[in-house]
Amino acid sequence: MHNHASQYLISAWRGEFLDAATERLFRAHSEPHMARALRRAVLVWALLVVLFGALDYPALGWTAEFQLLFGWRLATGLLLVFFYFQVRRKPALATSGYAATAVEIFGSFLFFLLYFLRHDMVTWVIGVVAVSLLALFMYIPNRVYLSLLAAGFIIAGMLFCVAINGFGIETLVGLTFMLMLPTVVGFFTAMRWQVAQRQNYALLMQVMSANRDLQSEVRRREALEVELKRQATTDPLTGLFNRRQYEMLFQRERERCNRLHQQMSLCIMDLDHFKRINDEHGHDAGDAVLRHVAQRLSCSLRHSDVVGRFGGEEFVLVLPDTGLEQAMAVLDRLRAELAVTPVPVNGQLLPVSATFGVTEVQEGDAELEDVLKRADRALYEGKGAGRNRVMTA
Ligand SMILES: Nc1nc2c(ncn2[C@@H]2O[C@H](COP(=O)(O)OP(=O)(O)OP(=O)(O)O)[C@@H](O)[C@H]2O)c(=O)[nH]1
Repeated sequence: MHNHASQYLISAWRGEFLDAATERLFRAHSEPHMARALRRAVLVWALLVVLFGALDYPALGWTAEFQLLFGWRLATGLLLVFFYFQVRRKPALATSGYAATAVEIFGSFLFFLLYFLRHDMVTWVIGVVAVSLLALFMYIPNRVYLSLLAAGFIIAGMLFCVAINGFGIETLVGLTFMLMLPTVVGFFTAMRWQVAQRQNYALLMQVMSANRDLQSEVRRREALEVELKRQATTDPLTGLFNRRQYEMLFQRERERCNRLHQQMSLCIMDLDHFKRINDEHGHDAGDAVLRHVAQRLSCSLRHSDVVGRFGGEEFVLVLPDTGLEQAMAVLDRLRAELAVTPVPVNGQLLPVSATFGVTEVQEGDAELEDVLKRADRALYEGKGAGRNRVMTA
């Protein structure tokens, strides 16, 4: 969705958003609230139409005039109840405004009828019309120009009734002024309300959009942080821990094993005749083999084991809570697995094997370097003894 300030410009004339799509969204947004308010207004209106009928009987008695008026009140009341249920079924009727306007115009005929049939209270009728005009704008939710249309119809109708009753131009002008007053007050109040609603909506949407932008920025930065951390701690080719990270993890595991009086082993693993793979199949094939072997190591070892790339075709394996014998068993299983499973590269299966130099971490080992040196010595012996084996030191 585009989200520019221009999208939320409000027409000074119509009091609605200039952008049709925004106006549609606003109406959909305010529909439940508007429909509820309209239903309430319609019910109150229906109640008043019928209740005021009680005043007709003492004045008119059981006459044809009373019956006509009563019938008309009943019809208007029933129309309003019908409209109430229509709005409940289809709340969009409240925001489009046309149906409410049609009901308002139909409802106004009761005033005209009253004017002719209740000679005893003509001035009252005009007073009620004036109040109703105000209510039309302020109590019945509608689009302000449609309310103005209904109000214009009511004023014209009233003037017509008064004119055919024989009143002169002075009365008509006076009545026009009198009915214009609530109309103008109602119009400007409703207009201000209509604009304020849209301004609130625009503000809400802008805040929500800013929030969404902020959230997506936070997510982007979180992902960036994870990625930066990954880059800082892993080897780009294999995804295994880099030297800095496995050194740190080695220290952490060593302290933990010391605390728990557990043994711990460390192994350097070196692929056999790796140079040949590079020479015969190219450097890319060599890279593919390294990635494949790294994945095998990660999958085969325990989650708590630390697998790092030592450099070139050498790997470091830190095995916490593992004594030398146990480590030898684990590594020999790994060695055998590697030796019998060739690596698929570019449609070819390349046999690989590796030599392992393993040692147990001793209390006297001051640094990781001491342990690595011992493991490297064992590895060197393994290479000398014909490769594809696990040697201890
Ligand atoms: N493709 C690839 N090759 C690498 C990488 N790092 C080191 N190498 C190569 O690995 C080979 C290691 O060769 P050597 O040290 O002679 O060891 P080797 O051929 O495995 O022989 P032994 O270890 O004695 O069995 C060299 O050719 C390096 O260029 C890498 O990241 N990618």
